[in-house]
Amino acid sequence: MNATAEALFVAEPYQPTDDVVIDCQVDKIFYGDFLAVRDSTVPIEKKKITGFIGPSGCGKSTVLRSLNRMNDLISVFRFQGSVMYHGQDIYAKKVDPVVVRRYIGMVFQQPNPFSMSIFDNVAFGLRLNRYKGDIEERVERALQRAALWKEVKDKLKNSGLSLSGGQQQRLCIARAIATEPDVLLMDEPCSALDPIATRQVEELMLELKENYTLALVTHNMQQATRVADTTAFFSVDISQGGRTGYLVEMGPTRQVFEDPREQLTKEYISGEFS
Ligand SMILES: Nc1ncnc2c1ncn2[C@@H]1O[C@H](COP(=O)(O)OP(=O)(O)OP(=O)(O)O)[C@@H](O)[C@H]1O
Repeated sequence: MNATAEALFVAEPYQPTDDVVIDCQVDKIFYGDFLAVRDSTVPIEKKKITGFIGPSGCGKSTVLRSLNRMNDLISVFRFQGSVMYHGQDIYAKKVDPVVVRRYIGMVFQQPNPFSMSIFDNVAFGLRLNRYKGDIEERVERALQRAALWKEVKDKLKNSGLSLSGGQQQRLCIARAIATEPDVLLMDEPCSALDPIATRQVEELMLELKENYTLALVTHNMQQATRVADTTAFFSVDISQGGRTGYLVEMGPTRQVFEDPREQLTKEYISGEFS
């Protein structure tokens, strides 16, 4: 693709086959004057795993974090476009981002349990939301769903920090699902884990999609092929002198990996650039 063609490139819109929970239309995302991402339409389908792949700096995390207004915490962040969650614009003036994050939870790259007991870690969001029901029951259910209950049920008072890296990440997942969100955003959740813990978290993702809608940023293309139903491939446009991320193509994971529509996707998947 020559520079002019690349500058004009906008991906063919992906036609979702299932209900769309989050319909994300990025026109432009800025950090200060820096145009970080442009022209990307990313529908997130119900009870599926949508994987975001692409080279470093192409805006995967920026787009993911835009889906629950996590980037609002960055003062220079500016979003132009719309993110419709079940038809409601989460960037509308009247919308409270804290409430958005109650429905659209997040799991980060580094397991980040709070310095408190395993139980209190999971109960944290429930208490924050002044949950009036049976907290013990909800904590147990979240730990069960995060496939951690058997390993921790006899040491719930121990510090969350006493767990292994893989257990800590599953604890963070339990914390994220305790408040029963609808969508879980995962930003490279396995990058700090060893292969065994990675496998456990991947299996967990596949179980979780029975109840939740997931979006996953991953650097690991094998991981995308193992877990993602749909894959969005982003790249970096350097034709205007900057480094602006954009969606190159999105589709069913198999099609994107085995029969990509775009040459750039082909080259990335075959390892010709990273
Ligand atoms: N807080 C910030 N302030 C300024 N620029 C930022 C900020 N966060 C990200 N960026 C820039 O936005 C662009 C996209 O970054 P982002 O982290 O979304 O990319 P990524 O594809 O997730 O990268 P990686 O795979 O390396 O994590 C990059 O050029 C990055 O330097």
